[in-house]
Amino acid sequence: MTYEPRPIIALDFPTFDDVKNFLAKFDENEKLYVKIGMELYYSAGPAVVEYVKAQGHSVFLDLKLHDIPNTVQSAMKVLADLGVDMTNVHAAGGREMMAAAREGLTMGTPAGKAVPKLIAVTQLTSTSEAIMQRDQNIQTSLQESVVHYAQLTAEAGLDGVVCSAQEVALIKSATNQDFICLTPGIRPAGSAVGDQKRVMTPSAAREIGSDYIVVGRPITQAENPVIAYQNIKNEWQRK
Ligand SMILES: O=c1ccn([C@@H]2O[C@H](COP(=O)(O)O)[C@@H](O)[C@H]2O)c(=O)[nH]1
Repeated sequence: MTYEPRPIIALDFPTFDDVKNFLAKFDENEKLYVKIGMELYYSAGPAVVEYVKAQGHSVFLDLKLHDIPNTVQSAMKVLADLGVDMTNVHAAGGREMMAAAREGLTMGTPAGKAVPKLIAVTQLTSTSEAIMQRDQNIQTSLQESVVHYAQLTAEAGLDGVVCSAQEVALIKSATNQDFICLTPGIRPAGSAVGDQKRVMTPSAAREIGSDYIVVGRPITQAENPVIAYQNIKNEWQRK
């Protein structure tokens, strides 16, 4: 099991300046693990990754690639040069696409640098079973779909999956204990769920064996983001 003791903060901001202001609230010795997703990357580009890395923070680049294998391989080759710690694709792109992503990352990683971890999204945590069956026309249970995608991801040689904490135990027993389960949809008790459907508290996610938790709005939109982060970190680290 991997267990990353810091919650990954989802930097879902529209501008580079918003990120600078947000990070400035933290003590400079506090090294964070942050997630850069589509909104920020499309707005600020590779420069924001370089900025965050230069401050000593770890980066999960959450672009969820999903295209034909050749395109994904070429894109991963380019992204590998950014020096991020982890990135991802959609498992729905299939085994060939995921293997191509892995190859692209390996080819693009500069000599002597570590190849970023590569994980695949199973079913988004904003998807319920009813939504999956209706919109994707998948007529199995949500858990079966998630486990299917996790096994496909393992067969393609990736490091793990993005899933809800609710599926971690099932995925680990269908793959292996070292297969990464990174879980968004984390909500401290009493906080707004928003568009998330499959949620869990930080302590329950820890108990069930999540390796990484991703937390966005409960931190970024809190009145005091530093205190919100510390509270969630303490809850996640308590065993
Ligand atoms: O299945 C998924 C995959 C990715 N995400 C991302 O995680 C954060 C969650 O933010 P919250 O504000 O804590 O809901 C967000 O950036 C998503 O793009 C996910 O939620 N679920």
